[in-house]
Amino acid sequence: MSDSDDLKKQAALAALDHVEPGMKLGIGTGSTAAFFVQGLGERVRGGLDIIGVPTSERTAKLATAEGIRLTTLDETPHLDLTIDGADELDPSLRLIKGGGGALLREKIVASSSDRMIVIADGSKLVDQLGAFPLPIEVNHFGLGATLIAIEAAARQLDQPVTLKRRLASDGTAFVTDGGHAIIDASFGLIREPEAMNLALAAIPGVVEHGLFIGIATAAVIARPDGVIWLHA
Ligand SMILES: O=C(CO)[C@H](O)[C@H](O)COP(=O)(O)O
Repeated sequence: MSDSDDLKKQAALAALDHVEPGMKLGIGTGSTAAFFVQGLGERVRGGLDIIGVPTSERTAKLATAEGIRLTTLDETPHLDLTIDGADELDPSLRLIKGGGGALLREKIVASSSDRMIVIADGSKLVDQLGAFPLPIEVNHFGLGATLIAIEAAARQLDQPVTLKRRLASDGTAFVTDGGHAIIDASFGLIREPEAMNLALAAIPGVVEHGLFIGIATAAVIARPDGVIWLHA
């Protein structure tokens, strides 16, 4: 296992200690979340009784293979805790998510939970968000107009921006679980994440974007010198 995978696993297992019998859990997406799913599966097979809502089809498959009982937000609209990774987080627990393209379901699930614990290796903790391009999930209809509106929003906030349509590994256009496209927006460091959050959310063709503000309640970050916790 690579050093970075080892840190991801350490963060995932530290968060696992906060899972209690009877909990309704949101289950994240990505390589760090996959370590959490593996650990959770082991505990479930050892008798832990929980139920989970997966944040992607990929996670649903993984969790099912681990023997984790799954439900939907339609059946279980209120969750106790969501555990998920992030592409970047700052010390105020503002996040960039969506590197794996699951940001819409991830935001819906985390927002339906009392608490969200972010699990990450130390490379994800930054002073200021934005080195990682912000994933923006957009409707296919009117895509050209939506791109122009995103550029206009960036100009208003005095942020430069380069937009790239995300491609899948086979070179075809990436399509999310919800059937939408992803635009990766490089703004450089985001000076005002709250203002960016509102500006992007106000664009009709934007289905959701990967800035998570006021959602995470804690983060467990594994670094070579040990595991640290941040709290909102
Ligand atoms: O937001 C996500 C998926 O949409 C992931 O949580 C994020 O991309 C981090 O992934 P990884 O743990 O593989 O670094």
